[in-house]
Amino acid sequence: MSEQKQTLGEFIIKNQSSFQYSSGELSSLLNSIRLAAKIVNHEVNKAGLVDIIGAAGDTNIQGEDQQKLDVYANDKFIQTLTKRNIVCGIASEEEDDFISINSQDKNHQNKYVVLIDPLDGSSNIDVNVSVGTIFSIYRRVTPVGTPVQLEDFLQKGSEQVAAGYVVYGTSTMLVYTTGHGVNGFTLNPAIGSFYLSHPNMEFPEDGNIYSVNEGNYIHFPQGIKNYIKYCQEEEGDRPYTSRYIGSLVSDFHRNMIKGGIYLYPQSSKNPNGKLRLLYECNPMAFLAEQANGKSSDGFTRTLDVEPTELHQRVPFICGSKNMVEKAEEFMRNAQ
Ligand SMILES: O=P(O)(O)OC[C@H]1O[C@](O)(COP(=O)(O)O)[C@@H](O)[C@@H]1O
Ligand SMILES: [Mg+2]
Ligand SMILES: [Mg+2]
Repeated sequence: MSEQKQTLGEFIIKNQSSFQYSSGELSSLLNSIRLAAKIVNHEVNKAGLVDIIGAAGDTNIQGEDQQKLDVYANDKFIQTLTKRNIVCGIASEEEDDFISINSQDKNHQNKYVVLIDPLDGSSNIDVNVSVGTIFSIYRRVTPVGTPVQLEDFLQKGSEQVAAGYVVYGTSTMLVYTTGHGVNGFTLNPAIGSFYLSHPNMEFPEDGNIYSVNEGNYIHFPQGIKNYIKYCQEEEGDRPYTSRYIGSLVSDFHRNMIKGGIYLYPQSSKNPNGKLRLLYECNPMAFLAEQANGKSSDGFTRTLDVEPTELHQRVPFICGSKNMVEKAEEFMRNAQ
């Protein structure tokens, strides 16, 4: 029974001592994210019944139509983190600019900034397909007690102190890392607690699932086209199976459990790809590497990419180590 398993709250406290700067602040921050996830989960689960599906009527800075659930999730995460006075700044897919959380107040000693994709897989909200939330946490680089700056957010992914996602699927899970492996917790809705259901999650080094929107095939770079053809050839353990949910979190989660590769490459339509470096690719790349997987833009390790803008996009290849290396080989050979 789940009650015998460790709860997320217990796990966070128990593992607090493994944090380099352990002061309890990161634990409280993770607990706030846990709370916000439960609040959003409650709304997601009854999406068809309440007025939470459909477009909100505005577009975000990426020019995308914001869905009502995008806005709801954004508000709930920002409110929960702000109310608990646990961070000095927040950046979100749904906010044009970063938000300073009374960081100019001398008494405000919080040292963490959070970057979030409040609702990932927005195109799946109305059709009852699993969606998610993604978060990434950094220590600020500017002095505590001074106004938070853009440079506190534009840090390389390798500087993350924690990252994770929530997947609102057949069950709701919160999966995260603080740089000591990846652990997954499943929400028991009857009790309202997350329980450690997937300790030490790891990508199999090899897999037979590839996830890419093949509708964009003709626009892909030759290297990616060659890799997709390789996945489809009758040879050895191929052809691989094509699975594409259209929610990054859900495709990543499945591939981490079963072995597989997710690709959102650049294309003639999206020269830098579609996914955002800071609150989609970096957190998933940190998780992937902590779970013995790999991630790059085809050439450069995602976590080594130097950020220049809050909402910048990058090509993204992520998953089982040997599969990502094979895709990178095709990219190099096609140069
Ligand atoms: O519909 P496409 O072009 O294949 O894009 C799907 C991808 O875009 C995303 O929906 C982008 O994320 P958001 O929904 O947070 O904007 C990913 O979750 C998903 O993998
Ligand atoms: Mg997203
Ligand atoms: Mg989103």
